[in-house]
Amino acid sequence: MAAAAEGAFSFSVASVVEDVLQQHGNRHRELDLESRRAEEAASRRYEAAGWLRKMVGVVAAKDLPAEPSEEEFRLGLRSGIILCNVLNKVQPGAVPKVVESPCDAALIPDGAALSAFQYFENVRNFLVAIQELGIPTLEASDLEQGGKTTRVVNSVLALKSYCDWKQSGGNGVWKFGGNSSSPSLSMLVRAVLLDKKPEEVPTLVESVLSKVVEEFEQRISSQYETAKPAPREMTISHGNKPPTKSTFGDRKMEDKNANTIQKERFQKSCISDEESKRQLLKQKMIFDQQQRDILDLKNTIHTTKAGMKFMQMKFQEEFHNLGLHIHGLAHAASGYHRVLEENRKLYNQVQDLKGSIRVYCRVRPFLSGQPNSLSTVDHIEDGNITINTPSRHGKGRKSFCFNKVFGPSATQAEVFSDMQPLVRSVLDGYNVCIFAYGQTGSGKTYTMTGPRELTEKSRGVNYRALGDLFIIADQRKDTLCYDVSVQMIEIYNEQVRDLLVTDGTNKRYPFF
Ligand SMILES: Nc1ncnc2c1ncn2[C@@H]1O[C@H](COP(=O)(O)OP(=O)(O)OP(=O)(O)O)[C@@H](O)[C@H]1O
Repeated sequence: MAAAAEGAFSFSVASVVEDVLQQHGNRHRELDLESRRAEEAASRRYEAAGWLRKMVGVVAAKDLPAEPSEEEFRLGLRSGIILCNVLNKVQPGAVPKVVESPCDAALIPDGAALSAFQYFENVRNFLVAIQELGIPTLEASDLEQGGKTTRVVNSVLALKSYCDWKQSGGNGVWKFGGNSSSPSLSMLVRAVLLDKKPEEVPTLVESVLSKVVEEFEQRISSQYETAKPAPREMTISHGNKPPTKSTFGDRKMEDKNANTIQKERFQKSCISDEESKRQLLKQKMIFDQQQRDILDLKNTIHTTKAGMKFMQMKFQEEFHNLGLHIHGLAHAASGYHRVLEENRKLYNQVQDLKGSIRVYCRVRPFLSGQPNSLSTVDHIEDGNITINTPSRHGKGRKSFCFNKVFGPSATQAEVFSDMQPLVRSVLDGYNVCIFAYGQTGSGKTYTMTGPRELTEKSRGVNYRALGDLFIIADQRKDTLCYDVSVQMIEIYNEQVRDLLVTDGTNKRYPFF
């Protein structure tokens, strides 16, 4: 069959949905499907009756109430008059001759038997005509007592659908789009939603849809399994309704009608299946995309983790290198201190070699008012000074040797430069003593302290030595801490006098 050749499914989405809803309904026993089914059938019957009344007018449809019971519906249509007249309006000339009631309907009570001729002719003509139009047909017995009113309703609504199609300017071949399962599907949906609150609907729909997809996939896979060995045996059917037996004429008509319905169902099923396939394909694409995204994210996390590990490793390496560097610096610093210590020792050894007692001679200049000719200094040369001395036998000379002789032009800075290395030895633990010796007015105070009006340039050895000690102590403050104290005494006539007493007393120490 064509369906098999096209690889179509032997079931429709609607049937799957119906089954799922049915199962759902079975799980929820409180649903009263029978009453829903009756309600739905009544609704469709009212729709069919309303349309027929509209088509033939209220007067002609006086035997057909707007909302008829099944019995009223059947009685209203059993003469075939309304059906034929409506059909002629939809398709002019479809029933060439409609046999009207011979007497006023008002005189005949409802349900009264009409003539067999009327009954047979009208209904038969109607059936033939709608069959030619491809409209789902009914059986003449459906209009008899105990007949299937549902089938009559279906035919009328199909005719209505055909009419609508024509009025909307329908071209080509009209295909009946109705589905006998629709009412039950619609009912099932209603029944399922009946006792649900609005907020429960999305969850319910989601659950039903996922079950539909699941069911659909199961059926597809099982269909493929069964279709493989004998694809030609695939049949297109909906429902489990077996072919019914009937008379030769009816059977032919029914076969044709059944074919038409099946074709229509098949087409609709194909469309639905195509739609489902597209949906599934789309979902699969989304799923695949999400899988790729997840994979990308995993890769990113993996890369980030690797990067973090690398950075951590680098950091540890840097930290280790820094530690080594600091260790090296500490080692160098301790080496530096050792070298510095060594330097000091060497320096002080040099001072010792120069001699622990040094004697310098300084000749002060003439004071203002003193004649230059009175100088006794003959000449000064390095560490020697020659003095002119008076004698009985004429002038004499005497030479004296010192570590160094500073002449009248020697500055305070030049004098101190020779003391400075010894002063610095004090900070390395050496004892140093510097004192001036000479007669009154020879310049001891000037050399050791400076003149009365003290300036930076004229400062003497004491100020310069203290200044130098504080500078060096400051340079070494990170490694050494020095305490500096000063004492000034005067030794005069075998008496030691403290020169820094501030309480006015003249403190004297016994000379020892
Ligand atoms: N090198 C010098 N240059 C200029 N003036 C000097 C120099 N040496 C000493 N004088 C001056 O000579 C004078 C006497 O000097 P100073 O008072 O220092 O002598 P002194 O040895 O301390 O005396 P005394 O023992 O009496 O205290 C002071 O006026 C001082 O300014």
